[in-house]
Amino acid sequence: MFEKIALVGIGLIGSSLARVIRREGLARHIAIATRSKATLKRAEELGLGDSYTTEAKEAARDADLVIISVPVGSSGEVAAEIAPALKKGAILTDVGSTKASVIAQIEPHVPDGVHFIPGHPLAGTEKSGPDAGFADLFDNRWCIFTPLPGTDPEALEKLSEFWRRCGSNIDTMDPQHHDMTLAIVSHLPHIIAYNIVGTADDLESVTKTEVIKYSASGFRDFTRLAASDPTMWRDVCLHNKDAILEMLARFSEDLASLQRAIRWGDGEKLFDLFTRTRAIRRSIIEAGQDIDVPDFGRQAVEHPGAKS
Ligand SMILES: NC(=O)C1=CN([C@@H]2O[C@H](COP(=O)(O)OP(=O)(O)OC[C@H]3O[C@@H](n4cnc5c(N)ncnc54)[C@H](O)[C@@H]3O)[C@@H](O)[C@H]2O)C=CC1
Ligand SMILES: O=C(O)C(=O)Cc1ccc(O)cc1
Repeated sequence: MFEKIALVGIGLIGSSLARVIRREGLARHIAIATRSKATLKRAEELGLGDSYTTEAKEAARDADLVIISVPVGSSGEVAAEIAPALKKGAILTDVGSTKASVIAQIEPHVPDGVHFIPGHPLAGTEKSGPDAGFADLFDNRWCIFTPLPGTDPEALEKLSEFWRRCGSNIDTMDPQHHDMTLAIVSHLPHIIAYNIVGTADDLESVTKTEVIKYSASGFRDFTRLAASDPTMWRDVCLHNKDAILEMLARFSEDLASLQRAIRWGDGEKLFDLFTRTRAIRRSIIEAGQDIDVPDFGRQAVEHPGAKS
């Protein structure tokens, strides 16, 4: 599909892309750039690309497709660095979990003639780094684009076809709607997980050993999310601040209402809520959208491509 694809950032997402690009033969040359020498060395040991550099600009030079896969707070500095090297007609995209802030950071640096199309694959795990990636990560998952007004339809179709060949289904929406939607379905669950595990860790009446020894599977599910990369999630919180604060306000109100129902023994209210939420879970399963995440973890370890 492309002569040269440049991957800037080679962690969970960048390395999964490298693996699926190779498997599907989507580029003749995969150029890998990352800031840290140790990560770059590891990417080379894993054989993820065809060329390796710590200079993002070098990787981006002559590339037909450049994919920025770094924590969202670093999007602007990466865009500024690669901008002078981008060739006319190239497609520039990203995979960031927030969109309005990423657009604000990248757009000012995009040279005329370069097609900037913001994107977000809704696929991931709690793991990070080049060892964590696997080629199947994007299989049957959504990739959302938030195109800017005036986006070239041909470039959008080419990038859509690329993601389809990576296994994904495509949707488009405006960045504000993306950020609001993701705040409730992805960002809040992580924040709640960080909070509940932090609360358990701070308890004086229950020891850390007891938390570990007796953790029920519900708590364990939270610890998986709470093990997610601190830099990535710090950046998500800081760069989707308004939407997250709005959703947290709603969440706190609803939590207070639940608290009141428990205090006053309002069993009917509790039963009604728990019945409504069970239906949501069933709809997700019926839509084929449930994912056995522990399997994801195992795949990351067992996937032969990850070590080859
Ligand atoms: N982890 C997940 O489940 C998902 C993450 N995302 C988004 O994908 C992006 C990447 O996340 P992961 O791959 O999980 O992170 P990661 O921590 O596994 O990898 C990040 C990579 O970026 C590199 N990097 C950091 N700053 C850099 C800079 N200034 N210049 C060049 N390289 C730099 C790091 O060395 C590393 O290779 C983030 O924006 C995140 O929001 C999107 C979907 C899922
Ligand atoms: O590990 C999980 O359960 C995730 O939810 C992964 C994830 C994290 C961030 C994203 O923007 C998209 C997916």
